[in-house]
Amino acid sequence: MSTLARIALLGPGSWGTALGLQLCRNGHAVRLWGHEAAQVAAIRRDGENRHFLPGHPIPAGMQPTDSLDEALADATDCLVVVPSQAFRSVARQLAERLPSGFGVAWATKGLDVASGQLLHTVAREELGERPLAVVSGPSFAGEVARGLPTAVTVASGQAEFATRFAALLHGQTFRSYTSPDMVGVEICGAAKNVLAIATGIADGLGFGANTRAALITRGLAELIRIGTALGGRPETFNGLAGLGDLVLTCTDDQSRNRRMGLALARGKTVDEAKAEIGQEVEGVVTALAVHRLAKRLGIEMPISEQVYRVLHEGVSPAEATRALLEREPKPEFV
Ligand SMILES: NC(=O)c1ccc[n+]([C@@H]2O[C@H](COP(=O)([O-])OP(=O)(O)OC[C@H]3O[C@@H](n4cnc5c(N)ncnc54)[C@H](O)[C@@H]3O)[C@@H](O)[C@H]2O)c1
Ligand SMILES: O=P(O)(O)OC[C@H](O)CO
Repeated sequence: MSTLARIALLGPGSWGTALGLQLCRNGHAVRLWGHEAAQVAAIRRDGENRHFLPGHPIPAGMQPTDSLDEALADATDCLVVVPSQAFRSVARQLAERLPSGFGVAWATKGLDVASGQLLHTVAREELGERPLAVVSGPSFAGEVARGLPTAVTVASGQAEFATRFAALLHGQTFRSYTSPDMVGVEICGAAKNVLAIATGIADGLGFGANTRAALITRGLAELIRIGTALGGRPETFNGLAGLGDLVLTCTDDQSRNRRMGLALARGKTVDEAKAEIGQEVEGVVTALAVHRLAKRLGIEMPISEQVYRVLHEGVSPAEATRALLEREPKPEFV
């Protein structure tokens, strides 16, 4: 275990809270910052995060606060776990407060939809030169909270910083690997959410195991195409952040993205499905960002494209399926 740390953990959603529990298990002190005073007050009052991660008592080592200054006071480390669309504004708030050289890690999965940028590019723009790292991989918050064995990867351009964060999180039931490939890890974490919506739709429409396996495999091919074009390393796509997280989210109903697909197949609108799920569904906005990015890069991503059309152009799941199936035969590997 690394030397005990004081971690400012920004974002008291399900993943932020679960990572906080893991850090506390390792003996670290966590200040859990939320931007909504009422949410923070409810966590304090209930002694658990009843809305986002019910059934897991907040340990003494985790202090919720709605003051970012308080969260950062005396912090040795900073971990951001807000949704992707809040990432830039949180990074901006950090830039005003953190001394130069203070490293920032995040466990957010997604792209900045306004710019189409990967989050480490946003972080670099807002926070300047300093150690940066991203935590990603197949990891449902509920399972991490319950202490079920989980493995993630921590990617950073600075090996020492990746090692530091991996050590903070690493424990008996939580393995953290390190990687130098922020690009590959980030694009995988973002794009798999879109593909999980696709498998949710397929399963919701009553298609079988063959369809699901085909979507995962051809989805991985899409992920590799866009990831390689952006400069990701080939091995990343077969790793925890790539294939690992793709399989997890495409096959298990704990995934909110998969549940979004299931709800759409039942005839729900995107807004109705979001309300039903009641939490962030990153794949919705990521589908738009991936659509724009693929267009700009000239990359073919037929499954992701149909998910985009269902979510943002009002195409029905049945029509989107038809469009996919009507494509001309082609070589599997180009
Ligand atoms: N839940 C999981 O199992 C899981 C696992 C791995 C990665 N992630 C990723 O972690 C990120 C957060 O997801 P989550 O599951 O915790 O979401 P969530 O819906 O459970 O919670 C989101 C949290 O972000 C806060 N937030 C929203 N807008 C904000 C803003 N502008 N400024 C500050 N805070 C804001 C909300 O108040 C809430 O506490 C996402 O990118 C998600 O893909 C989630
Ligand atoms: O519930 P989802 O679909 O946002 O997935 C959560 C995590 O990203 C799984 O690794």
